[in-house]
Amino acid sequence: MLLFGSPVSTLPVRATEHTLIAVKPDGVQRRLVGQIIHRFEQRGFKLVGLKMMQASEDLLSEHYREIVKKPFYPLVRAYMTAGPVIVMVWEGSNVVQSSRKMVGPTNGAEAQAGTIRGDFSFHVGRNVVHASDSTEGAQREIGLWFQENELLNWESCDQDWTIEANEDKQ
Ligand SMILES: Nc1ncnc2c1ncn2[C@@H]1O[C@H](COP(=O)(O)OP(=O)(O)OP(=O)(O)O)[C@@H](O)[C@H]1O
Repeated sequence: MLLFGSPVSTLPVRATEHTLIAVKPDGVQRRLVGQIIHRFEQRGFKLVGLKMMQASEDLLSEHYREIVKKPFYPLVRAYMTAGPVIVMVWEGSNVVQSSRKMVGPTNGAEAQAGTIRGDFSFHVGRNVVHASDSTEGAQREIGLWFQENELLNWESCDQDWTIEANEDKQ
């Protein structure tokens, strides 16, 4: 019986993508890192890179090169360099677009409950997370924040650490 009308095999198969997610200094200071990671794990995406770092002004102006000339950019620079950030690379089908939906609109005041910004932010200048906005942007940002050898290739990890219910009794 087909509950939803079409067999699973007709679902579109998308190539695996990567995206850059960052927990901004306010998210780190407010101890939201675990909850944010949990949402991406729960959705089924794979974490392939993670580190905590203090963003330099140069790295940040390269990362935000599209807004660096905007009048509010000095506020963004002060905010993003005020403390450490957690940067992560997540892998999965359609992860770029899905992550943007999970994060919600830029201004937390306009973000729906259930999105990360909708649940944890109400101010555009303290919006807790960053998510790449396109696959090309993601590739560029991942290259800025990570060295290639800092990213895990899950396919080369053939060890299955799942413990079966009766295994741990041995
Ligand atoms: N008017 C503003 N005043 C203060 N900060 C702003 C303003 N507009 C944007 N920002 C900050 O600059 C960041 C980058 O803006 P952008 O327009 O690229 O939004 P975004 O793509 O939703 O955010 P991000 O790139 O951080 O995921 C925003 O996340 C926000 O922190």
